[in-house]
Amino acid sequence: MNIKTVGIVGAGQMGNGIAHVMSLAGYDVMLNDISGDALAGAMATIDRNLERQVSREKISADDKSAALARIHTTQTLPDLGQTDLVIEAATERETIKQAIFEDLLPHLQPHTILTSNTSSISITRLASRTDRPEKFMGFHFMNPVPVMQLVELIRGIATDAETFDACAAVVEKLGKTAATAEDFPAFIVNRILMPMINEAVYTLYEGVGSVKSIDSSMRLGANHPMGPLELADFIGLDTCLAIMNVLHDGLADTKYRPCPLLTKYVEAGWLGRKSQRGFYDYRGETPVPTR
Ligand SMILES: CC(=O)CC(=O)SCCNC(=O)CCNC(=O)[C@H](O)C(C)(C)COP(=O)(O)OP(=O)(O)OC[C@H]1O[C@@H](n2cnc3c(N)ncnc32)[C@H](O)[C@@H]1OP(=O)(O)O
Ligand SMILES: NC(=O)C1=CN([C@@H]2O[C@H](COP(=O)(O)OP(=O)(O)OC[C@H]3O[C@@H](n4cnc5c(N)ncnc54)[C@H](OP(=O)(O)O)[C@@H]3O)[C@@H](O)[C@H]2O)C=CC1
Repeated sequence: MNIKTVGIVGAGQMGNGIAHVMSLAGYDVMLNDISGDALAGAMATIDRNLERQVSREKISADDKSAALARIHTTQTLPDLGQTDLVIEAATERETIKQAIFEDLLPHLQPHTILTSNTSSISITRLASRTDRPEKFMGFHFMNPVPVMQLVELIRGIATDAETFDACAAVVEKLGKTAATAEDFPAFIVNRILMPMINEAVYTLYEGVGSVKSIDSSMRLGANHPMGPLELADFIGLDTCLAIMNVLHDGLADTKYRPCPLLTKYVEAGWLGRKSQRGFYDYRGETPVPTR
C-alpha cells in the first residue's frame, strides 16, 4: 500500500515530533489537536527544531520550508478522513484514545491504516473497539522523535501482514529502525525503562539519594545520557504514572507498583518539563531540583 498522507491526532511533544519527521520524509501531514494553542505551540516547536537541523547542516533551508509547507493543522477530527495513515498521539489515557477512534471512524476511507503511538496500552483492546482491527497496530516513536532511531511496531492479535508491512515501509522511509514487539503491557522499551524510572523515584522517596545525586549517579556511573528523574520530567510524569499503572494492572505483579511520590507529583500537576515543574523546577535559567 502506498502511503502519501498522514493524519496525526494530538499535537503535544510526540505529535509535533512525528509531524516533523513525516513532513521531512515527504509525507503530507494533517495535524489535529483539540487545543488551538497546542497546534500553534507544535508548529513553533517544529520550526525551531527544523531550524536547529538547518544550522547543523543536517538539512537545507529549502528542505525546512518544504517540510513546513507539507504540514496542515486542524481542530476538526473529520479533516483527517482523507489520509492513508493515522497515528494517534493524544494523552496516554485509554478513554481519550477510544473516544478519538469512535469520532474518527465514520470519516475514514476503507483503506486507511489506524495506529496508536501509545506507550503501554493494549493494541488488541484499542483495535477491538474499531471497525478495522486488521488495519490497526501500534506505531511507537521515542522522544525526542527527530533524534531517536527506534520505532517499536506492535501487532494486535488481528493485525494483518499488509498493514504491518506498510508501517514498516514508513519507518524505513523515515530513515529509522523498527523493532517488533508483541502486544503485552508497555511492549519492550517501557517494560524495561519505566520500572527503572519508578525505582529511581522510590530511591528518592526512601531518602537513599537526592534528585541531584540519583541523576548524576546514573549519568556518570552508568553512562545514561540523562539521569532517570531528568528523563521522567522529559517524558512527562503523567505519562510515566500511566505506564506504571498499565504494567501494574496488566501484569498483576507488585514489582510494578507506582511509587506514591510519583503519584503525588502528578496529583500536584507537577508533570515535568511540560508544566515547568517536576523533579526539577524549570521556571528559572537553569533547572533546580525540587527535593
Ligand atoms: C515514554 C516512551 O513511550 C518511550 C520513550 O520515548 S522513552 C525516552 C527515550 N528517550 C531517551 O531516553 C532520551 C535520552 N536522552 C538523550 O538521548 C539525549 O539527552 C538527547 C538526545 C535528548 C539530547 O542530547 P544532548 O547531547 O544532551 O543534547 P544536544 O547536543 O542538544 O542534542 C544532540 C543532538 O540531537 C539534536 N536534537 C536534540 N533535540 C532535538 C529535537 N527535538 N529536534 C531535532 N534535533 C534535536 C541536536 O541538534 C544534536 O544534534 P547534533 O548531534 O547534530 O549536534
Ligand atoms: N512523552 C514521551 O516521551 C512519549 C509519549 N508517548 C505517547 O505518546 C502519546 C502522547 O504523549 P505526549 O505527546 O508526551 O503527551 P502531551 O501531553 O505532550 O500531548 C498530548 C496532546 O494530546 C492532546 N489531546 C488530548 N485529548 C485529545 C483529543 N481528544 N483530541 C486531540 N488531541 C487531544 C492534548 O491536548 P491538551 O493538552 O489540551 O489536553 C495534548 O496537546 C501518549 O500516548 C504517550 O504515552 C510515546 C512515546 C514517548
